Amino acid sequence: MSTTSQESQSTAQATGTSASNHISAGVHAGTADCIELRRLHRYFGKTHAVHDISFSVRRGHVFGYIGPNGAGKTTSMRILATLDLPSFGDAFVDGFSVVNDPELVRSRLGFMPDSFGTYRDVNCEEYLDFFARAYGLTGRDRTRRLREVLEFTGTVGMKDKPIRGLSKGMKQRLCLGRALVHDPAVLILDEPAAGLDPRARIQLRQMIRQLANRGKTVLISSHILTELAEMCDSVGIIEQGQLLATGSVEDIQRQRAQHRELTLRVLERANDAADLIRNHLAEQSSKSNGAPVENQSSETDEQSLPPASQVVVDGELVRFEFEGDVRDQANLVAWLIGQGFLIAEVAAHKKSLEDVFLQVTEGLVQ
Ligand SMILES: Nc1ncnc2c1ncn2[C@@H]1O[C@H](COP(=O)(O)OP(=O)(O)OP(=O)(O)O)[C@@H](O)[C@H]1O
Repeated sequence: MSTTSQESQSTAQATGTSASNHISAGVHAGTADCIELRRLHRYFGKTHAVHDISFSVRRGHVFGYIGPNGAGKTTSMRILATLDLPSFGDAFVDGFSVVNDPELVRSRLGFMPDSFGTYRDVNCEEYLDFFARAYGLTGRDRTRRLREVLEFTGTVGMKDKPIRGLSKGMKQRLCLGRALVHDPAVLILDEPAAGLDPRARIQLRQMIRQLANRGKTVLISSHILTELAEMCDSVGIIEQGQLLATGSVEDIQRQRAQHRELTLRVLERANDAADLIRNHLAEQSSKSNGAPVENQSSETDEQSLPPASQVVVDGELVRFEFEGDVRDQANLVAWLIGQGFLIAEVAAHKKSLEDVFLQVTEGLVQ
């Protein structure tokens, strides 16, 4: 079997190689949190690839690790997979430290890197067999496990096919099979959906949910929040090495999307209505900040207010972001009508997940 030196090193590191390191499938140390990052830091010179990140993932949950290019996802995942060491802090897999017990971590963890190694001259079965042996599986156990993995990943029909002839989707399935071959408790999947067509993405989602239902804990990264939203129990949004938000997608959406965008169609004097709304929102904002309105100039008001209070007029349409629930919204409209404005239409838009993601991150790169 020909391998690149990097792959060989990764294989050795990721598997713990020797048969004596093989721990029986799915052994759990019994901690409720199967993955934990504790004040993790990783610096490359001046680049803070990972800066003080802490979060944990409960056993059997799927955690989505989401961030733009260069956010620090791969760096954190490589540390979890014991392919790199933290500058400070620690991370735990099934209760074991990546710093102090890397071999115990490797036996409990399957890692799917974001790029597939160059194993051109082997077929799928040989590829999985190589990893099964590296994890210390022998005899009937190995044969059974290979069959299970080929069946689960839907690659039985491809087992004799050389890897160089596989489509991207099939390669991803095989790579997932490689991560599963020793039946680990934890799976770390670095952008497994990248480059897949829509059907393959759906199938991958289904496989990941099935794995979680079988008790596996999964950490999966992506650039795209919507891609992970459906399959994840919770997510973490990372940018420039820092964790900006964590929780269930609904929680993050609720926290961040309280600002709904309102569009009012005001017949006549739309600019006057906009001024009134601007003042009203400034007053609300000052009340919640505890500062008296009269001490602020209108220019300062505009600049110091959060973007939620920017009011835009477009002909009869007055558009602004509004913090409040539907009752507050109804009260605002009633109040404007009370001020003599003719409100012909009201439209409210809740922020989409993509909007929330853009609101949380700033698109910064380092
Ligand atoms: N070995 C390294 N040496 C120097 N800098 C590195 C190294 N590995 C990563 N970095 C830097 O650390 C930062 C985080 O990179 P990382 O690959 O973890 O991000 P990512 O979120 O996985 O990005 P992508 O989605 O593009 O894969 C980047 O600025 C990157 O250039």
